[in-house]
Amino acid sequence: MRRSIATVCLSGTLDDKLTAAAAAGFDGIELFENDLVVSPMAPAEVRKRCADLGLSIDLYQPFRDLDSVSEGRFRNSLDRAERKFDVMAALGVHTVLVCSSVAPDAVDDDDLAAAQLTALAERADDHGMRIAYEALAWGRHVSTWDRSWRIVQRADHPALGLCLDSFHVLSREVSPAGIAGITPGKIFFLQLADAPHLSMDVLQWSRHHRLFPGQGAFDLPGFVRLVLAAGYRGPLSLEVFNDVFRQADPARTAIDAMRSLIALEDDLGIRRLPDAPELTGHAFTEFAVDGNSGPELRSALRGLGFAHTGQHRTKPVELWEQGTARIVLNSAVTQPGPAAISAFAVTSADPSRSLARAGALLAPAHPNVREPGEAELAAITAPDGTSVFVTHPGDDWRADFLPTGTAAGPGAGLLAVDHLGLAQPFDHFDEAGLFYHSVLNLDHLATEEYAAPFGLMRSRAIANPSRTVRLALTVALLRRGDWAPAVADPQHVAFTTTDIIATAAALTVPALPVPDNYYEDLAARFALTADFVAALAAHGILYDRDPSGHELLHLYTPVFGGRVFFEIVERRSHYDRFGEPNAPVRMAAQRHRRLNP
Ligand SMILES: O=C(O)c1ccc(O)c(O)c1
Ligand SMILES: [Mg+2]
Repeated sequence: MRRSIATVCLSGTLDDKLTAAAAAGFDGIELFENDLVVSPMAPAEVRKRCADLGLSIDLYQPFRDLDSVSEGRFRNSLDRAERKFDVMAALGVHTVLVCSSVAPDAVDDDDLAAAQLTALAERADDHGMRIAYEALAWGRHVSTWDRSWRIVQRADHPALGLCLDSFHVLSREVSPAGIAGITPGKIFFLQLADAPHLSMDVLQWSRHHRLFPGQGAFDLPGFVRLVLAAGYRGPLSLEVFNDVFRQADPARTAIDAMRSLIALEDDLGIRRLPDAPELTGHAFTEFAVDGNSGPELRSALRGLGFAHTGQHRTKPVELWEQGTARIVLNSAVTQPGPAAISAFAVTSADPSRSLARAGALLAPAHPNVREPGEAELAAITAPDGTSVFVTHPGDDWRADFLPTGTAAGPGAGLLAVDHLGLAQPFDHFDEAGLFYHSVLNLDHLATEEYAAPFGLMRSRAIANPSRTVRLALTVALLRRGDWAPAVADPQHVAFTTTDIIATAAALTVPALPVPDNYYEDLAARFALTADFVAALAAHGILYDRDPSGHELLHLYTPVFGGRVFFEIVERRSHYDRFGEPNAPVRMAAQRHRRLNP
């Protein structure tokens, strides 16, 4: 199907938006009136510019407060419409959007709405144009798709049909199921937007929080299936009002947008991508280190029971191991700022298929600088700039490392990587969720928000079905002023153990001190025995329990090298989260530690 994007989704001038949409591979646009009004290009020039870029103009929008109004106002609107039909002719666009009236004095009368829309449709028809009528979720009287459809049926004019917008349909309680029964040919246009579930005024929800399909909580595939069942074959067109996207680089937003449509078409079976092979685990995690952070991280790893087992043949890169957990310290990558996770590697049942899928989903390929004879490791670049390597479990990338002679011993009983905590840049949080889900098939387990010392944080748990690859994506909900540290939340690697008390006793790196107040509260919240709480407190171990009674025991280290810390977790039975309620305790303790080293 053709893919379109509304100009309102993208930042910049009309020219910026058209360039970005074309570069991302869109076939067409919905042209917002405001974008035309502020453009120095005459309508005919816009038409030519679009044609040169390979873009069609699929919809002109919108007309507001046109239906269900007094006779006098309606006359004025018809005059205005005539002028707009001339503009549309010059633009070469044939469909115009009419949103249901929001005027406080709009009349609650389907017959009046149908009569006025018919009068407009007749005028449109004279110009070879069509009217797509859309029920805004906050329309004064017409606010649901079924009512807009009743009015269109009543009007019964060939130049009048529906515009269905997934946001307006799915934000309301009226079931969308009946959409499949709409007369074929009567859905003139389809607008797609996702959104998170929010309890708020629907207009504010729509104007500020829409997301691209797959980034929110709506069932977009289910919705589009209903529209296709009604015979719709027009463009899949994104119409996303979002405060972040309005400010972000349009070239990048357009790619994110296109990725959402490709993934949606894959879900719908309209287009088949190479399917996502099962990921099987974390292979290694790489930190970029410098002269200051390198020594700090080395001593932290040693204190956690890791051994420096390998030295890269050609690069200043060290391999540290314990159990199947592998950390790579790379002094060759230059990364602005202090040490951070510069790359991570996951194992895949079929890396080349994983990478083919990533390419089909417009994931940027990471330029791999490889010396002759070195293992071939392919990577993609995640939205936050982290390189994500995808390797086969049997791949011997470790052959690139010469043994140091030190073998990995039992250490402190750390067995594997449990998860990576990746603090995300504010502008790319939603993009990252869609990226990891569509490209690597990591499911969205939950999103939580909590108040932390430096502001509200949002944390999204994602994982593969077998839970051998887990990521915690975090973001500060707002970035204002310069009081909060530049690194609001450091990145971290969490390791598993089956006996955290024994592991804690074996560590020679100090666990982050946890205040007594925390344990006092913990005992009260979970009705824990004094002995158990004392055992936790003795080692700085935090605790969480989910509603089914599954437990997490975990401890943190202080921050090393400015923006990295480690975590040790013991999951008891099927605890599936990250102990998010304890994150503010950890952040306060890390701050305390930084000020009182
Ligand atoms: O928020 C609005 O005004 C608005 C305008 C046009 C649309 O198609 C829409 O879904 C919302
Ligand atoms: Mg709309």
